[in-house]
Amino acid sequence: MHTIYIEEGGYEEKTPVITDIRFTLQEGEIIGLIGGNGAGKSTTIQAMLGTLPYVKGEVTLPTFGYVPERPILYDYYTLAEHIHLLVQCSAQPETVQKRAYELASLFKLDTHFEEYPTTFSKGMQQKVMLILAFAPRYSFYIVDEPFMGLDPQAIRALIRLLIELRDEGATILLSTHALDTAEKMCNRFLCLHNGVLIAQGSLQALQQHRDEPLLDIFDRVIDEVTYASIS
Ligand SMILES: Nc1ncnc2c1ncn2[C@@H]1O[C@H](COP(=O)(O)OP(=O)(O)OP(=O)(O)O)[C@@H](O)[C@H]1O
Repeated sequence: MHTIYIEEGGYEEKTPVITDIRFTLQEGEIIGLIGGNGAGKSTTIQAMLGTLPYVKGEVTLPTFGYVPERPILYDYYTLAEHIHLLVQCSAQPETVQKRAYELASLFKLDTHFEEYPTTFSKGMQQKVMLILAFAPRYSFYIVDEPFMGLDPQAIRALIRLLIELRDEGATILLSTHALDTAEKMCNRFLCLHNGVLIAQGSLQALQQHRDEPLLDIFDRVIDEVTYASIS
């Protein structure tokens, strides 16, 4: 289990955008990080990655796989060369290479190895990031908006992949606006609003016997904190 505590964090010390973010990460679970635009999801992830300019708190994590919100690709490397670079940096090159090629086949990129990912469509570029993040086996993954731009078959393949990794014991932090999908696959949720964690727990715990979908829960907890702050 890992405990994350971000007392405050942001892009400059005098104006923190996230405060008092505290949660645990358990083995074998998918945790949904949800919140509206500007709620602080990416900022929280950056604090965990160690790339946020200002962080006060405690964030210690094991080595992890990371799918960024926007693809990060090399201009002059083909897909095969991107995979080769990953394999070269790996402690288990043969296993990683085999799995990368299996994932390329799963995401239907196996006829594009000699092409340059910077010329790929948005969804294809996202698939490259998924291949590179999931080819090595980690105990922990941070996955930021992974469904964006993917076609329905790829979304289904990714959901199955994440569930399979979770069932093998991995911990996955999944930031997403796809609440219908998150509702079906996440064990717990972290609900962010205005840089604050306004609720967290399993779907059942957050529903409070109301049998609401996740979107309604989210609207309700925002109303509750808004009402509490003005009354
Ligand atoms: N590079 C930056 N410099 C200054 N402020 C930033 C920067 N990036 C984000 N912010 C601010 O931090 C706050 C939280 O933004 P963040 O990107 O974490 O939200 P988000 O929940 O990931 O939103 P979205 O769903 O739109 O991706 C917002 O007020 C945003 O304007």
